[in-house]
This record gives sequence, C-alpha cells and structure tokens, in this order.
Amino acid sequence: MSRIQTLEKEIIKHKALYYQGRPDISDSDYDKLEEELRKLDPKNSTLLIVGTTTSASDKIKHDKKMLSLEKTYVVEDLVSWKGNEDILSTMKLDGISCSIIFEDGHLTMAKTRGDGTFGENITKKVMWVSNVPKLITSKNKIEIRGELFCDEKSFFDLAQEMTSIGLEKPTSQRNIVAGLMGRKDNLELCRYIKFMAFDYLSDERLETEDQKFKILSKLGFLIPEVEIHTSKESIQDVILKAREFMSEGDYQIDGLVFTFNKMFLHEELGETSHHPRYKMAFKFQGESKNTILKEIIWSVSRNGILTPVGDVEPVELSGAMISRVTLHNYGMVAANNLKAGDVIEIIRSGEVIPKFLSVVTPSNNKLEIPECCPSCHSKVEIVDIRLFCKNENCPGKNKEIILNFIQKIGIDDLSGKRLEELINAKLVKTIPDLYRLEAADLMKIDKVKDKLSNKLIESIQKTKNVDLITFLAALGISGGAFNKCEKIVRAGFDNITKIKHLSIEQLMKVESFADKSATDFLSSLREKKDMIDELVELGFEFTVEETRETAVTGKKICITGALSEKRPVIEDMIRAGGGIVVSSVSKNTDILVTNETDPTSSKFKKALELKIKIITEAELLKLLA
Ligand SMILES: NC(=O)c1ccc[n+]([C@@H]2O[C@H](COP(=O)([O-])OP(=O)(O)OC[C@H]3O[C@@H](n4cnc5c(N)ncnc54)[C@H](O)[C@@H]3O)[C@@H](O)[C@H]2O)c1
Ligand SMILES: [Zn+2]
Repeated sequence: MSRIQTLEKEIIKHKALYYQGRPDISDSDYDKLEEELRKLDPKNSTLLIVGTTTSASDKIKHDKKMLSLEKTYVVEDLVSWKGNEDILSTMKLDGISCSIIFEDGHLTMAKTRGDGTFGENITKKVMWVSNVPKLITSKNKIEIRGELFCDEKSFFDLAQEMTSIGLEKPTSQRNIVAGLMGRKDNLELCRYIKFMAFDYLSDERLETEDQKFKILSKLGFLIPEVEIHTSKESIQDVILKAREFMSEGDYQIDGLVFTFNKMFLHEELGETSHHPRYKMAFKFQGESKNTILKEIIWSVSRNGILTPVGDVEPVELSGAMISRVTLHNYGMVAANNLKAGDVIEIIRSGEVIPKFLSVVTPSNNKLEIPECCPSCHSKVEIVDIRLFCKNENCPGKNKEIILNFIQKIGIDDLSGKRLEELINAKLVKTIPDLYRLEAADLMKIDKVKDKLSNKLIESIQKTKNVDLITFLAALGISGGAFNKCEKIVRAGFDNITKIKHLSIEQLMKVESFADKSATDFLSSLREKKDMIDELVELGFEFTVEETRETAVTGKKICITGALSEKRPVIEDMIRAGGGIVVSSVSKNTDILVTNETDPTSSKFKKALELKIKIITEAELLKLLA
C-alpha cells in the first residue's frame, strides 16, 4: 500500500473513532496525518470528508448540508480574509454539532452532523438536554444548529453518576458528549449535556448574521457571546480573551469562529464541499503528549481556592520542556480519579499554560483529596468543583495576595522566598505593611545585611509613585486584569477618587464590562477600599500616562534577556507608546526586543523560527520616539 493510501485509511479510521467519542490518538497527532496527506496529495478527496459516515440505522438527511470550517492559526490570515467587511466572532465550543428542527413550535427532530449529508437521529437524547426549549413561539419550520457540550461542573456530576451506576468513567468533557449521543441506554445521562446555539435557518430574510443570535436568544436558546469587529485590534482583543477562557473557562473551547456579518456576502461567497467561505475558525495550535503524573501538589491561591498542579515526567511540548501542568481544580481531579502514577495526556496551546487533558492509563494508587489547607491546615470547604480555604488569616493565601502585588507593581528585589520570611517573622501581614518596613526590620531576617536592606527599602518605597493602571491591576480585584483596568482609566476614570466612586451604571458603559463582570469588579473593589486609603495615607501618588501614537501602537511586543532598564520601566514605555506587552513569543507576536546577539533564550529561538521581527533595546527606543 502506498503512503497516500495508508494515510487515507488511517484518517478515515481515526475520524470514525473520534466522532464516537473514542479517539485513539491525540488531535495534534491526527492533524499531523492530515498535514502529511495534504503535502503528498493536496487535492486528495479524503481531506474533504466532513465528519464520519453514520452507521446508525436511523439516518436522517439534512435539508442543508452541515459542513466543517476552514481554519487558520494566524491573525494576519483572518485580517486579510476580512478585508473591509465587518466580521462577527463567537467562541468555538469543543463538543459535537447538532441540528434541531422545530415544526409548528414543537421540537420534532434532533440529529448529529454525521457526514454532513446524513446525520444520526438523536431526538430522544436531546429531549433530555434541559436547556433546549422543546416548545417555541415560532410557528414556521425552522432549524437551529449548535454545539452539544459538557461543562466542568456537569462533567464532575456526570462522572459520579456514571460510576455509581456501574458504568465506565468518562474520559474527557468532549468525548463524553459523543459517547452519550451514541448510547442506546441510560438516556437520562444526557441531562448533564448543554446546548449552545450558533445558527438559525428559516425562510425569513435576514440582513445580518447578528440578527440570528438575537432571534435565537429570544426563542430561549443559550447563545455564545457575540462581538462585531471592524479592526484588527478588536480581533486581537477577542483572541486574547478566548485564550484566557481556554485556561480559566468552565467549558472547553478550541478557538473562535468568525463570520461575515452581511448575509448577502454569504450568498455571494457560497460553500465548498467541505466548508462555507463566509466563516473562518481561528484555532489555537496545540500539541499534546502522554506523560506520567508523578505527584499532585496542592497550593492555596490568592482567592482561597486550593489549586492542584501536576508534577509530571518532563516532556517536550511545542518547543518547551514541561514538568508541571495545571490540573484545573478539585472537580477535575476527582472526576478523572487522578493520582500519582497515572499516564496522562497533556496539552500546550499557544501561550496557554500546559494543562491536563485526559487519563490514558490509570495507576493502582488511590485518589487523595486534601482535607486541610496546605498552608494553614484549617479544614477545607467544598463548593461545587472547588476546594476553599476560608480562613481570613491564611498565611498562604495572604502571601499570594502580597506576592501578586509585588510582582505587578514591580518591586523586583523582593522575592517570594524573602516575602515568606517577612511573613513568618510577623513583619508583614498585609500589602500596606510593606511600606511600613524599615531597614532595621529587614536586618532581623536571615542573611539580610545593612546594604541590602537599604536597597530593598528603597525599591519598595520607589513604587509609591506609580502609574494608576499598574496600581489597580496590582490590587488583585476580581476581573481587574491590566487590560480591563486600562479600559476603565482610559474611559475617563483617571484618578483614584473617581475610581473609588465608580458606580455600576458608569462601569457598564466601559467597553468589555457587562452586568456580571461589572458587579463582580465593584464588589471586589469595595473590599479593597480601606486598603487603598491606607496606601494613600502612606504616600502613594498616581500618574496617568498619556498614550501616544507611535510606530509600535497596536503591536504585540515581547521582551527577553536583560535590558539596561528594569522590565516594568521598559514595559510602561511600550504601553505608553500604545504597544501591547506579551509574556511569550507566538505567531501573533509582532516584535521581540532583546539585547542578545546569540539565540540562547527559547524566546529568541522561537522568534527566529517564526520569522518574527527581532530588535534591540536601542531600536525599540527609536520606534518609541
Ligand atoms: N483525535 C482524533 O483521532 C481526531 C480525529 C478526527 C478529527 N479530530 C479533530 O477534530 C477537529 C476537526 O473536526 P471538524 O472537521 O469537525 O472541525 P472543527 O470541529 O474544527 O470545526 C467545525 C465545527 O465547529 C463547531 N462549532 C463550535 N462552535 C461553533 C460556533 N460558535 N460557530 C460555528 N461552529 C461552531 C461546529 O459544530 C462545526 O461543525 C480537529 O481539531 C481534529 O484534530 C481528531
Ligand atoms: Zn489556608
């Protein structure tokens, strides 16, 4: 058999397994097979197959074909595809696609995508999906398309229920959805599945894509957050947001889907046999590998959540050696019965922290869930899928709060280890305590000599003159990352008094704050008011940098190696020039700043590999001038 024939066979086999929820290989390994075939035979018809043929006896023909999506990993591709048209973005859920038909207001049929032409009848199962309305107000025949998916909390509950009734534990949030849709019994388990709608097909003539989402929402369907983009900057913003969601969100996404907003363009552009030309998926390239989980380490975070990190046998993933992966939360550990010795699949996508994906081979060890906080030993509380230390004075939690502040405000000489010594010596309990420290205090702790303590005090005191956005971002307000605080300050809330008196109405008018995010932000800010007053009393003064239009405006810039000034100083200069500081190099990075001449750092090597512009500090200063 030729290599081409072998690849064709392999691809078809793996597709069939994957769409039944029983993949044999990782997505990145599967993608490599497609890539290889594309190189050998770009027009091979196997590459045009949508999904997999269904072997089910109950096959239903789709009125309109259900296609796959064209994908890219590069922002520039999206921007050139967009041209001057407005495009709309939604998160790309990683579940299985589903079409639901309503006639005379009643749900009459639900089917999978199948091979795009014929789908499998899953009506009985979808009847169990509680967030799918079974009766709607529209009397016409309409078709709703969307994704069936399983969120973290439901996965946790589902895994428990499946074990309790003697079924095999589900392997992953994605696979279990396909698995349940293929089951002949226990249909009630489908009540743990949710549906998110993203397409509306009817005889109605609509002008724009976003009208569809308004209709879907009115009919009672859960819809993804929709944003319309007119510029490259806003596309980059939403990609950044999706990236955050990938590591922190409670359901799985594998990118974003972009669609031309004007419906007449859909007709004009049409479809290939594989995908519509008016849609484009932006995916985060991820590589996954198997490794051994050596130990689960729990630590308490600044919001009191006990987070599990997996210490794994080092493996190389997308050019970096990985020895630690996030195991997300208690729910994930419990639902997957994670324990030392398990062989697990881990993934690293773009700049996202490497994370656990699924268990490949379980070990014989026992699942161990901590009963006490690793820092203060008080009893932990279980809230849904998270373990909490609710002790207000938990030293571990306080250390994380203060350490976050130290790093964000830029007290470079104060390491986590030294902070721990200060906390243990009862010299520091809160952030303001840092600013009350005197040289004599510092000399009480081990190895801190006269000269060093003066230098440390100087570094701390220097940060009292701070850019307002940096200060706010350092406070650790919930939902108050740098880019969010920047939006608030740039919206005219440019002094601390205005910030302290922010109202919910005002905040909701600021870009990217909605009802819930605004409420969360304000209640968290309120808790920190006394501390802000204390810091002001200790002599804090805030500045607001004017941003200027420069040659780096809108550019994503990464720094590596030592520069003549401290990192935060250079970073502030970049931000003041309208640039965006990023922490690692990816395809989306525009510039790497370094004074290295030889590629020693991994960022340097990666930038060379991706042909990203590399400039020196001196050249950066010229661009900022
Ligand atoms: N591991 C394996 O063995 C294996 C085998 C086959 C395929 N795969 C993986 O499957 C993927 C390819 O599958 P595909 O062809 O179904 O394409 P896809 O899943 O990448 O994209 C198409 C689907 O995205 C879904 N979608 C989710 N959110 C959406 C939104 N907001 N708007 C529009 N659509 C949305 C739709 O259901 C649509 O059918 C690849 O990632 C590949 O690695 C893996
Ligand atoms: Zn604690």
